[in-house]
Amino acid sequence: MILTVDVGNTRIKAAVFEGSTVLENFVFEKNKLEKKIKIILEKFQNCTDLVVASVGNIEKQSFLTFEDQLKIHFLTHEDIFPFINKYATPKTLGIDRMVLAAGATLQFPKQNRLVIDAGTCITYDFIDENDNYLGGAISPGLRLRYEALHNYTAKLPLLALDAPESYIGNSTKEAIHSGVVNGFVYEIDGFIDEYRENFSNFIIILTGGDAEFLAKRLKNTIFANSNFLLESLNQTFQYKIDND
Ligand SMILES: Nc1ncnc2c1ncn2[C@@H]1O[C@H](COP(=O)(O)OP(=O)(O)O)[C@@H](O)[C@H]1O
Ligand SMILES: CC(C)(COP(=O)(O)O)[C@@H](O)C(=O)NCCC(=O)O
Ligand SMILES: [K+]
Repeated sequence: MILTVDVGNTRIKAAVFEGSTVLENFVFEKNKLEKKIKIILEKFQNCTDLVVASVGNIEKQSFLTFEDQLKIHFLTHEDIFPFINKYATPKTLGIDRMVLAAGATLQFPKQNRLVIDAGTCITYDFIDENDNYLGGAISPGLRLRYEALHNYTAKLPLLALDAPESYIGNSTKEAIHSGVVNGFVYEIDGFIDEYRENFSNFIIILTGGDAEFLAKRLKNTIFANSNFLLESLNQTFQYKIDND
C-alpha cells in the first residue's frame, strides 16, 4: 500500500493505492500538508512508501517527519523514467510533466500521446510512438487568466470561473468570461488540431483541476481523467522499483 502525493502550484492532491487500485483520494491546501498526511497515515497504517512529485515550493524536507513511519521517495530528475527525454533542458522539466509522460508511456504503449494538464498552468506534453518525450507547451491556467486580467489592469474585476453565454461578450463580465474561457478552449483545440495534422495513431489524455470543466467544451472529444497524475505517480514508482 503506498501514499502518492502531487504537490502542484495551487493545491496538493493525494491518493492511497493498493496495487493499481485507488483506496481513497484527497485534495488539500499546501499549508495543511503535515496535518493531512498524519491523518491519512493514521487511517491507512499499512502504507509502506510515500511517493511525492512536487513542482510547488514544498521540498523533500517537509516530508522527512514521516520517515520513521514509511519510506519517502521524493521523485527527482535522477530517477528512472520509461521514456527518452529529448527536452533540450532536461533538468528544468517539471517533475509533474515527467510523471504525466511516464503514465502516458506506460498506459498507452506504442502510440503518439499528448497529455494536457489544466491546473495552475496548462501543460502540454508530447511523447511519440517510440517513447521519445519531445516537449510541449506551458500556458496560464484558467484561474491565472482571471487573476492576470484583474492584477494588470486598472478597471477589470476579479471574476470566478463561469461559462460565457456567447463568444461575443455583451458586458464587461461576459467579455472577460468569453476571453478567458473561450480563449482557453480555442487554444487547446488549436493545439490538438496541430498535433493531429502532424501525427497519426494519437491519443489525448486530459487531466488537472479544470479538466472536467473543459472536457465538455472542447471540439475534440477527449476523456478527462482527473486522477491521471496520481495514477501515473503510482505507476512511475512501480516502474522505478522494477527497473532500478
Ligand atoms: N477547490 C478548488 N480550489 C482551487 N482550484 C480549484 C478548485 N476546484 C477546481 N479548481 C481549479 O483547478 C485549478 C487547479 O488545478 P490543479 O490541477 O489542482 O492545479 P495544480 O496541480 O497546478 O496545483 C485551478 O486553476 C481552478 O480553476
Ligand atoms: C509548468 C509547471 C509550473 C506546471 O505546474 P502546475 O500547473 O502543475 O502547478 C511545472 O511543470 C514546472 O514548474 N515546470 C518547470 C519548467 C518546464 O517544465 O519546462
Ligand atoms: K498542471
